Amino acid sequence: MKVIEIKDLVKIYNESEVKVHAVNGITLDFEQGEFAAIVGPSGSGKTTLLNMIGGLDDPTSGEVLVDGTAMSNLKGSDLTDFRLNNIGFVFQSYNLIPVLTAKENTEFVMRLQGKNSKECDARTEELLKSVGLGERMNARPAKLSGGQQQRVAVARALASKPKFVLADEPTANLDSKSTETLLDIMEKLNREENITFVFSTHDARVVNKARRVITVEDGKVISDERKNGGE
Ligand SMILES: Nc1ncnc2c1ncn2[C@@H]1O[C@H](COP(=O)(O)OP(=O)(O)OP(=O)(O)O)[C@@H](O)[C@H]1O
Repeated sequence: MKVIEIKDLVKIYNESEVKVHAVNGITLDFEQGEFAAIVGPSGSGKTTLLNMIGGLDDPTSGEVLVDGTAMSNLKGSDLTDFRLNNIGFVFQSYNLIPVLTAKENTEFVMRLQGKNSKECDARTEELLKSVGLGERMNARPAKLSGGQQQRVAVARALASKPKFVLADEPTANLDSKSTETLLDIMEKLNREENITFVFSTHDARVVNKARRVITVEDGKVISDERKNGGE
């Protein structure tokens, strides 16, 4: 089943005198359960592409369908609700809310979805345990290492049971050990819960774990390789 369909996607930035074709005609599909990396040099359009897949940025032309729904047909609170219910985000800089504990950060989206306390408690506990933070549920981000904060961010991205998770350079600020732990956790969640992960990365360790590697350059896909054991 196709979770994401990207059709001839274009993003042109007009902010200076020179037009920048950040994404220049990308067509791609992602199936349920993929573990895919988008790689490419700095400025090649990876973040712009992920932001459009996630409905955080509007394309200049082309379209993104999530589970058959065209994101461009959704506006305002409909788009926000659609994102909340279907897409989990993990950012390079963790983006946790400093005054909230690991548990509160993880359940934040579930609260926005109107889930009750019992459901929130059960899901956040399960997720924080699965990312190895069962003992740190009441710690605030400042008391956690970068790797631990990113694991909370992964738990948060999954709390709402999204169709897929988009991770923009999730290991950029992590040391080797934390990177390895985070990758093992994402891979386990991918295999056990069949959650689709699409990440952008410069990190060779992440590329090695990915079962599909899409290379972009100058806003275009220049190669799309599936490894053995991949989809
Ligand atoms: N808001 C913006 N306004 C104008 N130009 C932008 C904007 N965002 C990105 N760009 C330009 O679009 C191109 C693609 O940028 P993007 O951030 O998507 O690349 P990237 O592959 O994610 O880079 P990196 O690996 O360094 O994060 C670059 O030339 C960048 O300067």
